[in-house]
Amino acid sequence: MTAPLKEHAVSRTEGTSPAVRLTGVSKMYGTSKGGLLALDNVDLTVAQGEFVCLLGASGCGKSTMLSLVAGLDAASAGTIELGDRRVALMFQEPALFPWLTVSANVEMALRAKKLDKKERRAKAQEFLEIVHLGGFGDKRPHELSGGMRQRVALARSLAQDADVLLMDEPFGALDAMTRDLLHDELERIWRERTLAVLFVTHNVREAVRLGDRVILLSSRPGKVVRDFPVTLARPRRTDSSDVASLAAEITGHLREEVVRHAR
Ligand SMILES: Nc1ncnc2c1ncn2[C@@H]1O[C@H](COP(=O)(O)OP(=O)(O)OP(=O)(O)O)[C@@H](O)[C@H]1O
Repeated sequence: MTAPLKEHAVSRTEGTSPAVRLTGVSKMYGTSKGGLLALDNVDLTVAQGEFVCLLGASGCGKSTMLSLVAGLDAASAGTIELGDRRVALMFQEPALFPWLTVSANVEMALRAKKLDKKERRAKAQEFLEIVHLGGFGDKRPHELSGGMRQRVALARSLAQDADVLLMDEPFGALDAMTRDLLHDELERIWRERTLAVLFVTHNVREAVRLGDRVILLSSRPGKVVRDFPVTLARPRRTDSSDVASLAAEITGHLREEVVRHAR
């Protein structure tokens, strides 16, 4: 059963916690007759400083949810509250401008600020150092590895002064070793900057490695069906037995969702 679609509202009112709150959010693509219901009455709260991973079958509406929170698209119903927080979105592809240097790519995110060119360059350098690319500002993206390009994309997101990082399978195209290093980097930055992170992945171990909570969405239309708290001590290792064991339990539930949809 799907909820009747209500009036949509996005609120950016002042406030402290939570960083992101979705209440009764539905998304219909197209008209209700010939349309496709991607999300159905989703309730989800992410506290500032919390790392929340989103899992679900392909096409269940994970990317849709991120684009609604980012304000790239409007919900058909429900409310999305961000307080006064700034949001940055990162994708699987780093989407860098190939003709610009690494530093200039990060500087693009600083253009809205009242900084002169020299100050922008210095700020970009600071963000590149945070992601351990301090010596690569003058390179072009094609001169970097895939993992380094994703680090540049992360530096660019941080340069937007984001309080909330929305990450859509950001490490999905990387090899396991690089992904592992980037997990460490991201975890460090998340802690140091007290970010709220909403992280979409298909990799259950990655979700358990990183998340304070793992949210399982139903197959389309996406609804929150399970909310797994991850209380394992940090830092965690993707190949550790406790991560593997919780990942196996979550995978069982994910499989049920996928099978249910395939019937
Ligand atoms: N702009 C759009 N117009 C119409 N339908 C769309 C649009 N964007 C997404 N959809 C549909 O909405 C559903 C949810 O898509 P979405 O990309 O959010 O799922 P997802 O869970 O991120 O998928 P995946 O895990 O495969 O990336 C899919 O059926 C998709 O085809």
